[in-house]
Amino acid sequence: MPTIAASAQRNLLPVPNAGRRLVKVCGLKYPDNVAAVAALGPDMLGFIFTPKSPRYAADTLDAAQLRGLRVAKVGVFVNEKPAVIRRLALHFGLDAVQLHGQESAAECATLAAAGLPVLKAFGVGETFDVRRLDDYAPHCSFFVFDTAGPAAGGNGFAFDWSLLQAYDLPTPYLLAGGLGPEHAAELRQLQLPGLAGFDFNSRLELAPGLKDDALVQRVLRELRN
Ligand SMILES: O=C(O)c1ccccc1NCC(=O)[C@H](O)[C@H](O)COP(=O)(O)O
Repeated sequence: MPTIAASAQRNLLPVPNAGRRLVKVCGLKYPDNVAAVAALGPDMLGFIFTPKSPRYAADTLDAAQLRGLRVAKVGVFVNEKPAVIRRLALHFGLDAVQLHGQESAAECATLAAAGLPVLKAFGVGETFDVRRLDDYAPHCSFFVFDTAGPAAGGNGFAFDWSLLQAYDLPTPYLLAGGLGPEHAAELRQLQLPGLAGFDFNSRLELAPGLKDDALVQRVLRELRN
């Protein structure tokens, strides 16, 4: 069986590019839909591995298909055991993991040192304390700033993005939380310190875990043209 470090040698996780915002489409669970969305050329696809989510994908995804995809594959976990994360990362050929619970900076460091790049997600409510992130920054490839809400993720509504004007760390981040096609024009113009791209999920769906490929295509076209 390959080690995580060996599989990371061909890691597809994109590097931030000041001239082009990255797009992650998160929460896919059906192989046909994965193929259709991957063909549209997003920078990252996200797969949810927390059983409480309606987008839980471990039982429906095709591991051989995922391992063959030329797009960065991000597994999303919530307070999961490191051994389970490593096993699923190898099985599905994940390029990175997104930790979407209360994981510590030490847990991020351990996974990153094992060859699994980490995206650490934080829920943003009415305030944003950037100093809370200081210990995480050296160990994370990206942060994900998502709207704090009743569910761990996929809540479908936005937070006040201007809170991120206070961001002053070197780690790039993806903006998440209720982003949809109606935001594309605004997102295209959005200037925030550290902003590397956008994470789309429930606002591009026909049903939980099933993306509307026409909406994905529209968002990609409007953000990139
Ligand atoms: O999408 C889920 O069901 C989910 C459940 C538990 C943890 C994380 C989850 N999603 C992770 C994401 O990165 C979403 O894209 C992010 O929460 C934004 O979702 P949305 O508000 O629906 O745009």
